[in-house]
Amino acid sequence: MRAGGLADEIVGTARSAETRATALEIGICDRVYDTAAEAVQGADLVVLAVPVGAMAAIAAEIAPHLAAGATVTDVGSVKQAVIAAVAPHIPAGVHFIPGHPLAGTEHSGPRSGFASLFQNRWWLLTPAEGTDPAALARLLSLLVAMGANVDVMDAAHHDLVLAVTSHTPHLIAYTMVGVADDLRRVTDSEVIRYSAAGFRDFTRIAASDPTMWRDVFLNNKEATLDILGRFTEELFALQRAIRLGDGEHLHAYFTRTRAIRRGIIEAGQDTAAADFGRSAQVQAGVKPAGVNPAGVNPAGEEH
Ligand SMILES: NC(=O)c1ccc[n+]([C@@H]2O[C@H](COP(=O)([O-])OP(=O)(O)OC[C@H]3O[C@@H](n4cnc5c(N)ncnc54)[C@H](O)[C@@H]3O)[C@@H](O)[C@H]2O)c1
Ligand SMILES: O=C(O)C(=O)C[C@]1(C(=O)O)C=C[C@@H](O)C=C1
Repeated sequence: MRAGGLADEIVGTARSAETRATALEIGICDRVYDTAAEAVQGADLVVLAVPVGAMAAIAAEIAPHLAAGATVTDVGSVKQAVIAAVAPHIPAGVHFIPGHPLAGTEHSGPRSGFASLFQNRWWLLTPAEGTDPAALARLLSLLVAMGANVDVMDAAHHDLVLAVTSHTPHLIAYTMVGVADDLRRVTDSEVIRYSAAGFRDFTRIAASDPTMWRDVFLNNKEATLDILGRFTEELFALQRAIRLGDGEHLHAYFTRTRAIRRGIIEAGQDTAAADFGRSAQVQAGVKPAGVNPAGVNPAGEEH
């Protein structure tokens, strides 16, 4: 938003004085406040960017201080639980439009943001029926101006799609790295020394924020358990094929999955969410000038 000149003023808050000072120092906020209650006063748009499990408390804190006509959105990775936590606190005359950018890294904190983070990435919105169309259009055009492709969908559908494309894969990465760590004790660090690219990718994902991901799994329980159940069934089928020497089964399975990967690349997608049907889609048409002036990642971190 800063790089595209999309907001007159950006005001922030965070729990620690260090985070607030960093936000000012690197110029992502014009002003910072010690509390969320102070930060939201007079704001046209309020973006809740805390772990899913912290959304309810923040919503309760800011509710009495929201300006009439303001829009509240969030970036939580789960939507039904966030709606249940936040919506009851939103006063009449304030628009609540839940959202989820499908963009991020394993890094946390203000230095991990970078201006091109949302460019050509999906940003899903899950507004309730009856949401003010003008408020929805306003938020949507802001996200498009930030370079995102916006899609509007039902919250339950979102949670199922993300259980497939993001939540269960993270759980599998966490597990695989845990297994390798157990093994490392036996093999005296060979697993780390000889880790190939596939395992390194798992370790990047498994380095993601523990609080964020604890909250994702606790708040998207049903969909994650559903997909995890299907995953273990398929895993057992592959395990059986290996035990029986059923090369045909393995080859057919890997051929099918290779076609899925190629399909994603041909469609130019970074995420597979779009394959699950959508009720509305707006391709990013506006590319704000001057985006990402400092390079892809000002923190110079791997992402
Ligand atoms: N990192 C990603 O890849 C990614 C992508 C899309 C959406 N999200 C979602 O965005 C949200 C924020 O994640 P992030 O990656 O920006 O994390 P972050 O760690 O960079 O920022 C989270 C902020 O919330 C604060 N916070 C944590 N617990 C709190 C509490 N109990 N009360 C008040 N503040 C609290 C932290 O101090 C921090 O300032 C999460 O809901 C996450 O699910 C993350
Ligand atoms: O690349 C990564 O580090 C991510 O995992 C980002 C990722 C994802 O699964 O795609 C993680 C969680 C979000 O809610 C959205 C994006």
